[in-house]
Amino acid sequence: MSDGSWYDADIDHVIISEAQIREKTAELAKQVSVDYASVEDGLLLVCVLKGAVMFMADFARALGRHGPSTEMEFMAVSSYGQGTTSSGVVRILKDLDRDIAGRHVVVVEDIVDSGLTLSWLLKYLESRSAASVEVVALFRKPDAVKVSVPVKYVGFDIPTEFVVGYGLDFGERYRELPYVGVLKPEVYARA
Ligand SMILES: O=P(O)(O)OC[C@H]1O[C@H](OP(=O)(O)OP(=O)(O)O)[C@H](O)[C@@H]1O
Ligand SMILES: Nc1nc2[nH]cnc2c(=O)[nH]1
Ligand SMILES: [Mg+2]
Repeated sequence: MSDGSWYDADIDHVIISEAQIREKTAELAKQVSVDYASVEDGLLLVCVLKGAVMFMADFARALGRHGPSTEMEFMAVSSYGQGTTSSGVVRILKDLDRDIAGRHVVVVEDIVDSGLTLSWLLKYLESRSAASVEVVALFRKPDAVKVSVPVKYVGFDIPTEFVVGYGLDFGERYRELPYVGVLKPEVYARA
């Protein structure tokens, strides 16, 4: 946090640094590339907007160094709205543009917290007859293990705290932070 960016003043502490994210993303891409090396028609990456936007961009580029080839699809779903707890209702704000039947799909997600978003999404994608569906999630919180969401590739297990940065927002802000951190209490008091 020494570069003096405007947002550093709102951050209480950093949980995962920019360098750690970069390193882990390369590692995850390597694993996925090995596991899907024999897929003939390439991988279909499904990014869960908006939170996963940064991870999708970096993960896809890292995967591009190894293969297999990828195509990108974007879905937007939301269950947190403006707050810090899940509403329990997953809403599709933007659906897939294409048919995914017979395709090998990897869902690219930023965080698995309650697991609600993913468990809903996996059922949805399976109902669209993908050949296979796996998940790569950069962050996972302990509550996620209480619901049965199979996440094959996990970057970091982090504590049960509301975090922002690297795509993750509070009231739509802080997504552009290059690291992931916890906001100071006064930021919530101000909101
Ligand atoms: O495991 P869960 O408890 O369901 O939480 C995880 C989801 O919450 C966030 O999305 P959010 O609903 O905030 O939408 P956003 O990505 O547009 O910010 C995050 O990006 C995940 O998709
Ligand atoms: N910004 C943000 N969104 C979330 N969605 C689920 N958990 C979180 C979190 O810790 N931070
Ligand atoms: Mg959000």
